[in-house]
Amino acid sequence: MSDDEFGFSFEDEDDFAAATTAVVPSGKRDLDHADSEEATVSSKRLKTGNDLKTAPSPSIVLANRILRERFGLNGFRLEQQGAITRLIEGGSAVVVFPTGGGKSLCYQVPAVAFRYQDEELGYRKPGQSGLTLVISPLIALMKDQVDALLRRGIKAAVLNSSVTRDQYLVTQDDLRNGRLDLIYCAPERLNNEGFTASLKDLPGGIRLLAVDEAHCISEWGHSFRPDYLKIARFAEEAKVERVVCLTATATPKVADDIRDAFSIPQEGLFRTTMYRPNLRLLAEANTKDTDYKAKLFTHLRKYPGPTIVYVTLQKTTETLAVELTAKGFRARPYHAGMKPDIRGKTQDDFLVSSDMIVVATIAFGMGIDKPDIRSIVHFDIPDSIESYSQQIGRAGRDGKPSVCMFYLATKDFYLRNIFTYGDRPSLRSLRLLLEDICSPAHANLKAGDTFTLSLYTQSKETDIKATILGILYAQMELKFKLFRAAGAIYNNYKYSVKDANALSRDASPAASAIKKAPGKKGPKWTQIALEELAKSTRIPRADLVRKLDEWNDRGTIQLEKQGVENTFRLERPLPSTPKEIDAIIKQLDEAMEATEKQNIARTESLLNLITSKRCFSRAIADYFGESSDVSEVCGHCTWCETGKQVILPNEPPQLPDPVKVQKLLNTISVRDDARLLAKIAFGIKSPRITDMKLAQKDVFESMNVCNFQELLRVFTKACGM
Ligand SMILES: Nc1ncnc2c1ncn2[C@@H]1O[C@H](COP(=O)(O)OP(=O)(O)OP(=O)(O)O)[C@@H](O)[C@H]1O
Repeated sequence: MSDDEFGFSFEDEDDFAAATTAVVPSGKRDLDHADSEEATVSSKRLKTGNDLKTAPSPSIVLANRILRERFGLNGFRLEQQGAITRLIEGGSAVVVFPTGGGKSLCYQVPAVAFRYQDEELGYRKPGQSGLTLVISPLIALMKDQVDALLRRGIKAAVLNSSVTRDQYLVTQDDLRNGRLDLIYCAPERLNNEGFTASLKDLPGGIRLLAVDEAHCISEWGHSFRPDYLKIARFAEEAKVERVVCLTATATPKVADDIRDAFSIPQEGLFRTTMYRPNLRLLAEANTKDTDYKAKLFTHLRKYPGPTIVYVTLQKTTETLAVELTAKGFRARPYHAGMKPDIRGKTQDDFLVSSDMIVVATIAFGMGIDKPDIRSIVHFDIPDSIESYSQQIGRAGRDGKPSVCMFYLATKDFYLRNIFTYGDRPSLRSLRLLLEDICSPAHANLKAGDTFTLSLYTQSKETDIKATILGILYAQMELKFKLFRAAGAIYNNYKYSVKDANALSRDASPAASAIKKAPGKKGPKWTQIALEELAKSTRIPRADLVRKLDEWNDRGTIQLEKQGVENTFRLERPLPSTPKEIDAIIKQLDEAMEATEKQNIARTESLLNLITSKRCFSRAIADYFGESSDVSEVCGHCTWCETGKQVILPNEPPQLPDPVKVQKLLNTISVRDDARLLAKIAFGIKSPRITDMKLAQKDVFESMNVCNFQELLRVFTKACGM
């Protein structure tokens, strides 16, 4: 099972009645403010203690007491208290605080409060306190949070594929016996039937569901993740008492989507401004002839100190870091394709450095809480205003002056389009997908039956990127209610021994079975047929997997897993007539087209923001519906400082050159997919292009300064479509 293989998922939602549990029955307990006992618990949004004319409510008192006693902090920040007391009182909330604004406490304090209420006020019987389930996509950060909670004596655990068998068993036992206050997992876990079933049966139930990075639930958000839509369905089915959705960025529309998904009323929204008066927001446009690297070097010399330079492509992080180093800067690359230990070292070095420059893709930044980052440079255009604001928000957390520079160039848009147009599958791809799912082999399956597919193979065969396949599956699951994801398993395992002594010492039944397993042994790798081994030894497959994972974690072996197979449980028989199948293809294509348009519009909004005649800070505040937090002009952006508009040079796309079009048609014989040909001309890779080694041909990327839609038109005609 894996948290990070094919993430798919989602939608649906509902109205789980916000718990009716009144929090603190009066007269029952001895909190430190005697006068608070008479206070009325308001169901309305609470103001901070300072704003209240009357005595603080019991839940405010309890929240503050937990903050002091368990977290060692003196007072709440921003809107923390309002959100926390609302949750303690049984309401649900959406929390939009900037990065580092203290969102975690918004679920950690209530999680502890429930047990206080039960133990001190006899609110519930021992073992019936239920727990707080935290869903977060950031597996690495979960572990840090859990360790910090355990140090404070708060019972928390992580459940993901990285835990060892022993930890897993302890956590399961703790869960069953109501010993945990918080449990963390990734959204993909909700695709695992066994896991969701165990959560639905918890003693005391789920008191609070905390959804981190909640903007991922919105198709309007900049990083929509289909698995997020399944969370709302789960919340309803598991009868979760209340929910808190947390995010650092949400436009009013995204916040509405989140509220709708979980039926959270407007007064449950707690938002604080992202506006940071210590950030200077600068922007400059470059023409295609500008020596923009020289400009970057000059800028970095002028503004020394810890800096992040954001670029779009992984390879640019490496080439630019080399060039910066050659110029005497202390620079390192960072992207998701690098080895975890190298990435970790770069991050650790950066955290303690006073002069380091990290040239990074968007992968760098999540969870980096370095107060003295002095400068953020956008060397390429980010995909949206949300990404831009989140990234500049990493500068100057210490409140000291910091500079954010945005370099704008036409070339950036071609680069962005590679992602946007690359994501949309062709009609041919959608048809192949539906034909595979609704194949004759599945024709006799009834509701409740399962079928298994390899999405990895399907991605290659249908020419649909894995991430997009995830979104399509989620739509078929939630919009068309065809089936539900029931789990994923790896079929092929191989390992290479790194510590033979440790391996020979392990005499557990699973270890012995694996060591004795018949399998292909090469000089380095031993292959294991796990399914057969489980059958022949009668040791559950999950035990064998956990043993291999445990050895891998401990460095006893190096493990490689391949061949993920995904299982789906049917909600109804699959469509079988061409008419039904065509209708689904049409709707999926329309949804993909809408996403494509939306992504283009999102980048354009950012371009408009930077190039319009107005204050950047004010424009950002308007975008996020926070206008009242920023005065008319900030006084420290390019517009405010110079009064001059940043103008993107007029470098329009070229028309497709007929000679180049003909050359591409002569080189590539594919005629069943015009979009594929347009992708080759533009320089966009896809599973089929990789498989057919078409990216190595000289026609690949030969028309990368053309308009993609224009290329599509030309090749559609050439294919006679
Ligand atoms: N009321 C408070 N008083 C003092 N420190 C606080 C308070 N609330 C949070 N913090 C501290 O602020 C830091 C950031 O908090 P946290 O990690 O919860 O932020 P976040 O909003 O979740 O950020 P991110 O968006 O990066 O996940 C932590 O070190 C936390 O202990």
